[in-house]
Amino acid sequence: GAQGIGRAVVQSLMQSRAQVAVVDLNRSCGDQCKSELDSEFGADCSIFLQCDVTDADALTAAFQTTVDRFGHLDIVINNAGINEKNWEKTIQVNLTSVIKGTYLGLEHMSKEYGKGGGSIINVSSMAAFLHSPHQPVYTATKHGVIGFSRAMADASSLGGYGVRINVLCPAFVDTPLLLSVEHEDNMGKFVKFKDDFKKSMNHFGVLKPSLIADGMMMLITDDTIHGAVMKITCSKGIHFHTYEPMST
Ligand SMILES: NC(=O)C1=CN([C@@H]2O[C@H](COP(=O)(O)OP(=O)(O)OC[C@H]3O[C@@H](n4cnc5c(N)ncnc54)[C@H](O)[C@@H]3O)[C@@H](O)[C@H]2O)C=CC1
Ligand SMILES: CCCCCC(=O)/C=C/C=C\C/C=C\C/C=C\CCCC(=O)O
Repeated sequence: GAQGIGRAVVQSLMQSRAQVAVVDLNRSCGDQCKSELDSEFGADCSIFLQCDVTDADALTAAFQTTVDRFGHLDIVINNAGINEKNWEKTIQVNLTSVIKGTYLGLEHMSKEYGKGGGSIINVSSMAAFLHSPHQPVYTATKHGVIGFSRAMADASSLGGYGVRINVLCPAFVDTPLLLSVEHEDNMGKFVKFKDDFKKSMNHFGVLKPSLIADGMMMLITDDTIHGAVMKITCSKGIHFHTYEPMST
């Protein structure tokens, strides 16, 4: 992502000397991000790929271009997310593309395909734990991201893929997405519940994108974390959701 949480994560990755492909639909935002990165880190360390993640062929090509440019892939972050009136589009961006991005990540990193392993982080939301009447379909997609990622993490363990798969669930973060709650174009008829959403935001507080990047870096660098669901909130900071063990 070229803005919001994605932009903060790119900054942290590049400060840690990673080479990064920034994939985003928004060309002007991507060009601005790339020019900032070039000034700070040099032109060879990043590429911007304009791509709609719901276009499966374009996403496949973006992965291939990244591997062609940097030689291999170690980390995939499926971060694109929207909340909009068109609920089917919301599912395509927030869930279907996360699944596609995970499969493409596995094709390029899994030992199953003779690759060297890696790390995939799928971005969900605290909306998966504390739902809001303001965003039913968004909430459903964020539940879906958790279920899919946890099951894929088990598949990776059992299949010996060598790829860690984790989920990151931020509470409210100060990004352009948060401004969309005010707009009927984004929210459709649920915009009338915006006061409920804003009340919740005032109650729980709003996080800075840099804290989400810190959590992301923890998931990337700690190779003992696999199949985990990280939550980031104002009251508890970075912490992990605990699940009941499955009965046998
Ligand atoms: N901001 C918040 O309060 C929270 C955000 N999240 C999640 O974090 C992720 C990032 O969100 P933010 O940075 O806040 O949003 P943002 O709107 O600031 O950034 C999202 C980026 O995704 C890009 N994008 C949207 N649709 C796309 C598509 N079809 N193809 C490619 N790129 C596309 C946008 O151009 C934008 O640059 C999302 O998955 C969101 O659901 C989770 C919890 C809280
Ligand atoms: C318009 C869409 C923007 C949506 C961004 C998003 O995903 C926000 C969701 C945030 C949270 C869901 C609702 C409430 C939970 C917030 C914090 C809980 C903290 C609990 C605690 O322990 O303090």
